[in-house]
Amino acid sequence: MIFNFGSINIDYTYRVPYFVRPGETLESGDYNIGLGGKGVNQSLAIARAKGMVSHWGRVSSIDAWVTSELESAGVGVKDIELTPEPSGHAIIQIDALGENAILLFSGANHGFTQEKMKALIAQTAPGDTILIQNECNGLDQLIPLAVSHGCKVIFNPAPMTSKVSSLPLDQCELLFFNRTEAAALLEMPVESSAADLLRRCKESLGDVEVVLTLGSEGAWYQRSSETLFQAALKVKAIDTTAAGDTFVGYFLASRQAGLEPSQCLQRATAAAALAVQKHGAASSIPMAEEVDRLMCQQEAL
Ligand SMILES: OC[C@H]1O[C@H](O)[C@H](O)[C@@H]1O
Repeated sequence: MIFNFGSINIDYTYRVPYFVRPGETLESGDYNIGLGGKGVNQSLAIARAKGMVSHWGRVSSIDAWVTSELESAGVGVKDIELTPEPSGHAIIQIDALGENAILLFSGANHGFTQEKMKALIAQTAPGDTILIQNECNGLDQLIPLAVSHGCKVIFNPAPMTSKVSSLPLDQCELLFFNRTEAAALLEMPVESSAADLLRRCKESLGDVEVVLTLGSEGAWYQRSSETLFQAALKVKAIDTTAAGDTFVGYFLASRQAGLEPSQCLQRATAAAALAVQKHGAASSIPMAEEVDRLMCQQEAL
């Protein structure tokens, strides 16, 4: 079981010709309201990949439908708290190239108390896996608590903020970064090569496993002296929202099923390629059968 301490957002997505500029009023001809949040997207991706996941989160009681939707997708929901505060939400612009720009309101995602975090960790057993992104509060308390309880911490520091560098990252088992996140954390230029970013990761984080995702280029995996690369599939992206979350969820479900890192990379890459061809966040995450079909087609090429 993966315990995912993760955000729950309501996403308001607007398609625009380009991202709105300072002082400008820009009209969008198309919008959609859907389920999102890096936490929820990753829980759904794990469940759709046939992994076992329980979500730890907070959402407004007005949005209680979220728990039913997660439960029917196979995500454990007993530790989702319904709150009087408003839900987290995101205003997402999707431009003509399918890229996104996201404005985030944390809402209930930032209401975790120390007592609540202790109670969540108390129900785990040593060796359990805890997945974390950077959209909930209290990570400076949760990560040390989880580590001292003997849990394996998997961290996707997205979105990257200045507080991430003060977290005990070297105590995590596995980190997922994209290029921007890795460069910010390692204080390197964003144009740095993957090789340089990975070398610096090893210097500052020792033997922590790292997955570096590079969007349409592909993804790297590094563990001690082992380094693997998986090229991305060539597809036409219409909406990249949640592609990274899909990648993380599929990678982790595959790892939970005992696949080798190279196979986890392959499956996660195929899932992300499908996600970018659909609109939305949670709604764009493919089912395992679609991913398996695409992988068979790729093998046949
Ligand atoms: O990674 C995509 C997610 O980022 C923001 O958290 C949005 O809610 C969106 O669903």
